[in-house]
Amino acid sequence: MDFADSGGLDQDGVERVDGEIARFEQAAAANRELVLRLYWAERLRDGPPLSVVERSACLAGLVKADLRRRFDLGEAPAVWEYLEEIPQLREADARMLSLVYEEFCLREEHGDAPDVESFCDRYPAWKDSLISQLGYHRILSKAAGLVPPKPKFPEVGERFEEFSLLALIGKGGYSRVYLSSDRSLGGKRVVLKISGDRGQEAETQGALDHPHIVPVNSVVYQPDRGLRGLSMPYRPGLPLDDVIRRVRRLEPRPSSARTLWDALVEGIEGGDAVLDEEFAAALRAGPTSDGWRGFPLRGTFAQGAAWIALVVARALAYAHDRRTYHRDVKPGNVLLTIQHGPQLLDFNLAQSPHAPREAQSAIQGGTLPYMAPEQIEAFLNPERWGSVGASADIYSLGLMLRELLTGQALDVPDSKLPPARALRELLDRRLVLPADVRGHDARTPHALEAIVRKCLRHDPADRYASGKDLAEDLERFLQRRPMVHNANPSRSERVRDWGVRNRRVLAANAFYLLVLALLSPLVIRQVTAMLQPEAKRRPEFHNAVQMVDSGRYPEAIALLTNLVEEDPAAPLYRFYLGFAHSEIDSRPQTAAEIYYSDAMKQPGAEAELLDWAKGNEQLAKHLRRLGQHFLNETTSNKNRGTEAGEAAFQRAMELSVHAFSTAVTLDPSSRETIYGLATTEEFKKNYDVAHGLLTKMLEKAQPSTDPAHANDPTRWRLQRSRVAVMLAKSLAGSPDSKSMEQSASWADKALGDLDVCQSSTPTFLKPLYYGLRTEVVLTLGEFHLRDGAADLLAADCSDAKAAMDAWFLLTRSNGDEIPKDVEDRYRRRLRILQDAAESGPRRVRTSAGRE
Ligand SMILES: Nc1ncnc2c1ncn2[C@@H]1O[C@H](COP(=O)(O)OP(=O)(O)OP(=O)(O)O)[C@@H](O)[C@H]1O
Repeated sequence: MDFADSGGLDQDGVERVDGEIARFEQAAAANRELVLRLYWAERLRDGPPLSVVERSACLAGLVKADLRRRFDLGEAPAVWEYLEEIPQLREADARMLSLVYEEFCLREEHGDAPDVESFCDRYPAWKDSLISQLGYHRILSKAAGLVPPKPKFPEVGERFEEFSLLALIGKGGYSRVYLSSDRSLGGKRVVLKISGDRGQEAETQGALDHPHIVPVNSVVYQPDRGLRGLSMPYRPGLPLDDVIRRVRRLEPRPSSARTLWDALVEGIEGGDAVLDEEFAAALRAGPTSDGWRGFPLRGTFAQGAAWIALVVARALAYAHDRRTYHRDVKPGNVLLTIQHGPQLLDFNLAQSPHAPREAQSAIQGGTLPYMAPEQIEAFLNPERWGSVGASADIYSLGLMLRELLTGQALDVPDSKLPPARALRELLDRRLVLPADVRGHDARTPHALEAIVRKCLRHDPADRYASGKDLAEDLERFLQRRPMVHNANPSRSERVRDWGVRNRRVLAANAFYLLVLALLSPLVIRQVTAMLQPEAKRRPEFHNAVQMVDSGRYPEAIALLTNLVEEDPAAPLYRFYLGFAHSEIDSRPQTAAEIYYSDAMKQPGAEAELLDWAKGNEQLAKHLRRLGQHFLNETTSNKNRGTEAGEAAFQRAMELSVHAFSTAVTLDPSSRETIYGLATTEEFKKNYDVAHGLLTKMLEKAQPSTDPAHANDPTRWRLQRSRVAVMLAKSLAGSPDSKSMEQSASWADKALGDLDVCQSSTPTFLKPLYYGLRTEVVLTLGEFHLRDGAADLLAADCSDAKAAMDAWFLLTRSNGDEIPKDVEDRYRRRLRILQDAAESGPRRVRTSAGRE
């Protein structure tokens, strides 16, 4: 059984349900006429009892198995038919989406690809979620190379309004790109991109006018076929993903920028691109046209790659200035053209203020391997789409540059995983910075790796603010000048760049330099040393680091304070001052906080810190302890009601997340660090991120022989249950049906975790356990009340009552207080449910309009 269906079940439950499904499949294999409705009724009557959660998981699993079986038999059943025949299926509300989605996939697999809109209309209660799920479907299909459903496209040779379709030159998931002749322009050769008439591509791309964005000439429609054609100038070339593959075939470790051009030429000559004499001549002439201006043909491969990224960054800068965000930047959407250089394509998913209102939220998507963390999160929580802006494009461009430099795209999760799980797994992977460019090829300059790193920061606020800033640093990298928004962590590279920039000065003064060098090698060393302003060259700093590492904090502070006075811009001194202060200082607005946040404000701070980490195994530990220190600050903050208190809370929280996540980057296997990060994410109300982190820890958890850690997995599981129920509650506030469904599924998961902990929770954690159980069961009860599930509601009431009594009793017997208003509030919630259960729950309308 898959993850989506296992929500709320413990391992035993999963096994029981799997066993039930296997038995059904056997019975169905022996009897093709088997009717699920009858089988289920018999199973309930004669089989061993199932828990509430198991029962709904089991029924959903059987329906799924039956759907598959009947499709194989040539039937085409629909989920709504099952709903009518087996009303209990409604109890499996949280699993309905997965079932309906299964039906969609089966129809598609059996050659009956339904029209998404009318298919979703058949399931009004789940329509919103379904549309979004089919969004995942499209993305996952793309990522897995599957062929998604397509409209019926015209054939080559046909006419499409005033265009004659001459040849097919590109295929996407939802479109076909044809070389065409435009009769209204005297047969001029153009490109016509035909797709289903959805989204805002025409308006968005049409409003942009940039030399590296393919312009739109005109748009034509065929409403009866639901098709739209976008006419664009023909710019023959090769998509960058193809070029990247060819580069590595030509040279596994490319050294020259020329290889990029050679790969393009090879691809065009070996392909079936239609080239008239003008293009053929341009191909022979090499990268000399305007579109290739600045391409470092004689430069290194890294410079060539940086130049392509620079051109795309400039195109994005232009779009970002107009509040247009591409949202699908990837090598496949950059066309390396013969005459116009790199061209950014495919604004099919872009978000733009130029599109008409109704089209603005039409298509939300992206391509899995290239999506920024916030874009992945938006699929899990649609409210986050608003945060998918310029920084998400920067992230994707960072991944594209990384792929150019390494020849490898990032892996995506197994395409067989259910979409939500695949997205969550991908999100987890994004916590570890994938900026390991020099690990693939140590010839890549440090500066360029630092640029990739900054693009790929997890927090959008830590990335380049816009395409403009990124372009500025890339340009400076190519000119061997110091970057403005980032720093090159390599001293020797900086010295070399300085030398190259000042070659003339050096040449003019070669004689004097030679004399100086002969006189004293020391002088040369001094000159070189003057070019390296950072802490690494100071013996005092190395001493101070040793002091911090060995716990001599006051001595370290004295030494580091002097160093900061001498060089206030050097971030490493401040980081270490932060570490040392955090160990001895516990005042609310601590020196640690001031030093750490000041350190981060220095340009290039992060790159220096990461560079310094290479020889310093202790650094991850210091960062973790500092993260913990900030976390303690937030938990002990007594002034949260006030404005200043709240600001202090937020500040410490941000610093904590930053310190923990940098520590995770340096040491991804430290459970203590991941746990700290999960706690801060929970504080920040990023419950789904916290849930992902805790899941990761639980997956890796080993039984510990150390009694101090024996209860760790139970504590983590309880915490995971808490964040799941918090998420359920936060989503329950939202009126749309998709959020409600997600909410119920999170509450189910929370309950599943509690079920697992039932027997393993040690006495001292029991009050926490029962407190959580009370909350979870009441929350579930509220769903069941809403959905009119009377028997479930009655079970919830008795579970909640037992848990609540145990909670209050155990807490008091431990000598702790439960405030009166808290107790009253819980009792009130329970009473409402009990009253409803006794009088038979009213059938209340859900937000989705279900009865
Ligand atoms: N103006 C053009 N000139 C030459 N070739 C083009 C042009 N536009 C597109 N192409 C070719 O068509 C391919 C697909 O184009 P594009 O990425 O816009 O569509 P798609 O992948 O079908 O998009 P979608 O993701 O919207 O379905 C390109 O990779 C390129 O090879």
